[in-house]
Amino acid sequence: MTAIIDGIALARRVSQETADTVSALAVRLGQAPGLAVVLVGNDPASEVYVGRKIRECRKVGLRSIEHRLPASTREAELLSLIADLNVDPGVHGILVQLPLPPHIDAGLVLDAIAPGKDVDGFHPVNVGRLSTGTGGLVPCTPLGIMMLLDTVISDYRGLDAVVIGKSNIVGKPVAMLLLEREATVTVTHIETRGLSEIVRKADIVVAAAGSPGLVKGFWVKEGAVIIDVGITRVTRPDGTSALKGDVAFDEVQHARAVTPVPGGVGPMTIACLLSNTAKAAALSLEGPGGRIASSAG
Ligand SMILES: Nc1nc2c(c(=O)[nH]1)N[C@@H](CN(C=O)c1ccc(C(=O)N[C@@H](CCC(=O)O)C(=O)O)cc1)CN2
Repeated sequence: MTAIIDGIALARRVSQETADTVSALAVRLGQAPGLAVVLVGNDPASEVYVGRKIRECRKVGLRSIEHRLPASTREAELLSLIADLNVDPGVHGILVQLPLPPHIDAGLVLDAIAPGKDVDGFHPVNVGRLSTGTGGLVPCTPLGIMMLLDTVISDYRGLDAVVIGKSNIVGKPVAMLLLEREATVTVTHIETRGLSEIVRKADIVVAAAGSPGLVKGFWVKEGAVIIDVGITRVTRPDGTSALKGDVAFDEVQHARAVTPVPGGVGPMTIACLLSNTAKAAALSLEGPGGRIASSAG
């Protein structure tokens, strides 16, 4: 019988722990830790995610500072806002919702965030820390994936893991985290030859290709643990729509455990954003000698 790994329940537990940390930090900081949430433009999905992030901040006692900017915002204006937030002592975390409008260089913007406030973990300093196993802020979705895996796996040593997808946000960082646990990791992508044979050998499958139903039942080894990161809105033949993951969920009854879509990885992304904000606030108390540099560059 395949276990369904419940991301909603785990996210609730993680957020409860964050709420406890936040109330202790508020005493030490003299105010609740603050997360600046920057949304440029009006992408409907981003509006939903940002709304949810702000609501969840409130629930755990974090202050959220919203910056909603029009789609016409110039790159220089956005960089100037980031520079202000970097030096604002009331801001402990900065989140710039992606995607940004096409005229703005997202890489430039993410690199401008002070690494110590980079609660998304996308800054090269944090990427470097992750790849060298020296701390830093870890991207939220990969962090959430590891917590989901930890509910069913206690020892990763020697396990074969396959990651499908090579994005900077999910594929590459989750591969680093699995390597850190001493799994044997193969990073693949949509162009990988013989993908089904590679997946068939894996004890752990992290599917983050953004290709609905890509991973078929016969690709999956008996007893494998599957994390489905894909969330694609598809239209059914009757015209209604539904969210579909990268894994053909109904075909993997022989897996040991699988995350559902929705209700798996997605809720953990937001829970880990809150816990990263608490972590950034705690690091700020260590002063400039803390492990993550407080300035960008
Ligand atoms: N700055 C960032 N931008 C984006 C990130 C990110 O981590 N940082 N990730 C995604 C969007 N995202 C958070 O921002 C996100 C996506 C999905 C979910 C989620 O809870 N999904 C639900 C289903 C959602 C629905 O019903 O529509 C689920 O999987 O159960 C949360 C956050 C891109 N941008």
